[in-house]
Amino acid sequence: MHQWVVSPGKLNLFLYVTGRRSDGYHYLQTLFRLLDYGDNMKFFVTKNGCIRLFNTNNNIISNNNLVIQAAKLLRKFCFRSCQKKPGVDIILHKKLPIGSGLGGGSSNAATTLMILNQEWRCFLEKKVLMRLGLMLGADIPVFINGYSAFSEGIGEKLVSIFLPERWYLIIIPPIYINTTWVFDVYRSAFNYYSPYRSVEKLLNTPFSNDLEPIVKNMFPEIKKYFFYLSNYASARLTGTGACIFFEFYNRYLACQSQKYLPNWIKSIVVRGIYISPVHQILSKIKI
Ligand SMILES: C[C@@](CO)(OP(=O)(O)O)[C@H](O)COP(=O)(O)OP(=O)(O)OC[C@H]1O[C@@H](n2ccc(N)nc2=O)[C@H](O)[C@@H]1O
Ligand SMILES: Nc1ncnc2c1ncn2[C@@H]1O[C@H](COP(=O)(O)OP(=O)(O)O)[C@@H](O)[C@H]1O
Repeated sequence: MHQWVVSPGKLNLFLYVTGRRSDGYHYLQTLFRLLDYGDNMKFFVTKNGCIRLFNTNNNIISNNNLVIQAAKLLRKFCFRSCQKKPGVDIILHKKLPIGSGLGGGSSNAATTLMILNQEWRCFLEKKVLMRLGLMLGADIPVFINGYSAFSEGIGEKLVSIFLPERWYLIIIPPIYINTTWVFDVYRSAFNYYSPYRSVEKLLNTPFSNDLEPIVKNMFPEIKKYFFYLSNYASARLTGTGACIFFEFYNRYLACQSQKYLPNWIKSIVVRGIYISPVHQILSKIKI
């Protein structure tokens, strides 16, 4: 796969925490919207048996990078008993801010599993890849499933949902938020779970994010952003943050609103999509 693949970001259009599993993970009901904006990745299969990551624009290369973990997991699963193991050189050009709630790391891991499943001729079914992905992170299955979706469980129960075309103005505060911290505080300081509701009910209720008040409390800087943005329109946090987004009917309206933002606020305008660009590429390739 010598062409660039877009590893898309996501937004959580709503997110409700409905309980907690015995292993500490929380049950969520969330609406994932995939985005036409993401990181760029390239994959070069090699015969030297090495799994290597080259990062073009920041320093997140390390052995615990989700990209390396995903490649190693797939290889272990498919080539455990083979003497000669395939290798790969992966180039990653990050555009999605890290620890932002846009799901970049999870998306990169999902893209790696999907592309290498094909390039290494593993031919695992999607549901098997999703199970492997879930071993690395709760947000990975939605990217492997490849559609904007309503999700339950910890992220593994997915129902694809076709949503009308919308554009998003995403504000990027310069803050890194660790998902584990947010859930730790949620558990210890906020003894409340949302009631479990049907997807129909949730889609017809004003959307919100249960983690937003926690994140505002933990990060006064985020609270300041919300306070400032309240002059514009109603904004929501995606996932555990730090990004904040507004929804618009078209690109023009999103860009007009972006123009009113002061220079110190970093932002992007992106389109919500139904099918992941990775799936679109894979469906065009004949093996
Ligand atoms: C909550 C979401 C919403 O999309 O937040 P973002 O990270 O995207 O902001 C995600 O499900 C995050 O998914 P992901 O980032 O893959 O999380 P993981 O690596 O699996 O988990 C990191 C940590 O978050 C907590 N965690 C995560 C997901 C979940 N449903 N319950 C949890 O309690 C656990 O403490 C876990 O150890
Ligand atoms: N390829 C990757 N891209 C981004 N983050 C990664 C990657 N691999 C591992 N990580 C780690 O995953 C964590 C979550 O990053 P990210 O997916 O960007 O956040 P979020 O889920 O909030 O959008 C960070 O601690 C980061 O260091």
